[in-house]
Amino acid sequence: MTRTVVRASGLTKRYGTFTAVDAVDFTLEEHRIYGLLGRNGAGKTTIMQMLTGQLFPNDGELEVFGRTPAEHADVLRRMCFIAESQRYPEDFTPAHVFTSAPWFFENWDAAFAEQLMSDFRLPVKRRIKKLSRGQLSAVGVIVGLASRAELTFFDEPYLGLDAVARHVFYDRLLADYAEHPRTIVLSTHLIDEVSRLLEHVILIDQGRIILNRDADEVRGSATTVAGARAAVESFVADRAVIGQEALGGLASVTIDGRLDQRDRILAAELGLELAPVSLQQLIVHLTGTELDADSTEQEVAA
Ligand SMILES: Nc1ncnc2c1ncn2[C@@H]1O[C@H](COP(=O)(O)OP(=O)(O)OP(=O)(O)O)[C@@H](O)[C@H]1O
Repeated sequence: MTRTVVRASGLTKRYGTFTAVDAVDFTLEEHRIYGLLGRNGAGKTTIMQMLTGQLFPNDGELEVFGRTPAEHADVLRRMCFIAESQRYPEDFTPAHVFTSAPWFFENWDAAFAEQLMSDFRLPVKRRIKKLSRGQLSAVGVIVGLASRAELTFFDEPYLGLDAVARHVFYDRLLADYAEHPRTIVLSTHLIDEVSRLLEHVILIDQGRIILNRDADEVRGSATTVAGARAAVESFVADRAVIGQEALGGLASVTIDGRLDQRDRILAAELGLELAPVSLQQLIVHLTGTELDADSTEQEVAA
């Protein structure tokens, strides 16, 4: 039986009169990889900060390993949070960070950390303040992986990491997770890149959860139908439309829900093209039409 690691109910965080996280309910189960996704300012970091005891909720119930995180040091010791711009003491080198890590993380694997330093080609004796942006991110990624914490949060961990380094991260994460299952929460804008890693998706928009589903169910849960405008309109007439574009006599409409064999035959008869919608495209449809900067870069690069 799977164990519930996090239980949040009506969880709310306000900054003055602004509600950053608005009465969200969710659970995180053990041994799963979650994607905590959403546009800039959606509330992802705020949620992770409440889960890791760095922020107090204004309202709602929150249990991590069965307890309130902010009040229990033993709960905090079972977690690792890697922030987007992780800070370290001024004069530290990466070697200092990795030597002190076992004090904070009881499952720390020094040999694995050593391997990762070489994979990321990290100059471990160089002062942290002299490292490049990507090298600094690599330090955080190594701590997050080698800590093997039961509950690990990566909050947009790879600012500045190049494509090769990001794929090293994904590969090592998957391989190590297979050998040492734990609960991992990944918050990122590079959704297509991490899509294959995710087992469950929680999508936040303006402080609320708008999708909380198994990643396999989400993948292929929407389809884009393209072709002659009149044919597309007749095909989608009774379906849930989540996005549409039209150009002259042509139209492309994204619909929610799976298509069965009869739908596919009908589409073929109408001369329509059907294409599965990627996780990233679906999220763009669900949270608005504007892409944020990272997604745009990725689409342009693809
Ligand atoms: N200390 C604060 N005071 C006031 N508002 C804040 C504070 N911290 C965060 N916010 C606001 O709360 C909202 C949620 O912020 P949060 O950092 O959780 O978003 P996010 O989903 O992690 O965004 P991003 O993807 O850009 O990192 C934002 O609108 C942000 O401006």
